[in-house]
Amino acid sequence: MKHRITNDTHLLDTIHRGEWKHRDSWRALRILSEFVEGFDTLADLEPAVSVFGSARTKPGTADYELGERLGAALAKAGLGVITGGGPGAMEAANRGAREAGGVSIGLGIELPFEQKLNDYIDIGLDFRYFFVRKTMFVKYSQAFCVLPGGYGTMDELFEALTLVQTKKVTRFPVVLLGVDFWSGLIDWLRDRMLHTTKISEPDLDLLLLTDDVDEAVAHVVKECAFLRDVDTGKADV
Ligand SMILES: C/C(=C\CNc1ncnc2c1ncn2[C@@H]1O[C@H](COP(=O)(O)O)[C@@H](O)[C@H]1O)CO
Repeated sequence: MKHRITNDTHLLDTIHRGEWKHRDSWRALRILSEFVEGFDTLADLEPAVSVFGSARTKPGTADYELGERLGAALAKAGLGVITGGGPGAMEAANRGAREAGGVSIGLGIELPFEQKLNDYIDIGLDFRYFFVRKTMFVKYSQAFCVLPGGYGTMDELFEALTLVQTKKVTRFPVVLLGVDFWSGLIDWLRDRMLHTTKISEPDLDLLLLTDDVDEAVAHVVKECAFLRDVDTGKADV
């Protein structure tokens, strides 16, 4: 299959670096404009949660249904739902949110193959650069909920954990949904990373693992309330 060359590909191209020397300066302006468009569109967004998960999750599967229920439960709790705007688990969460009357947001990404935002999005943006889009996920959400997924999902999960661990963001709840899928990873984090002191106990405690969407949403809502109290001076971080 023939793949298109994307803007990210050009930016990260090391082979033709010389040729891009001058063009990269102009590319910086395009990157800036992408930040500006994201900030302008999302600045007034109500409290929201980013939901990540596999682009390959098929409608009708248990994982898709979990995504739909999660999207709906977040919407009913008054939280907007932000996803990568693609198919699979992203579509499921957007669909659940939209059908429950919530605000459904999709932050799409230009990919080398044909790609469009899923059909369940109220506010949609398309990004050329992955790193700009990733800034928006963190900046405009109060928490991350992570459904079963592949490399893309892992990248988003571990970026969030790194930001919390390094205190770039504070009290940012990260919930893993799907005990069967995630427990092997949690065991490995404990038995390998923690055991060999690559992380510490509080780093592991950053994650809530559950199958229960109500527990996930209650956890997020509790943490958001705490953050509001910090904001108004009623509580301390
Ligand atoms: C693979 C297919 C389409 C990919 N389309 C995507 N659209 C939007 N966002 C995507 C896409 N693929 C990955 N992402 C991001 O990564 C996460 C999912 O990656 P995973 O490797 O599938 O776990 C997701 O949260 C997105 O933000 C055609 O089926």
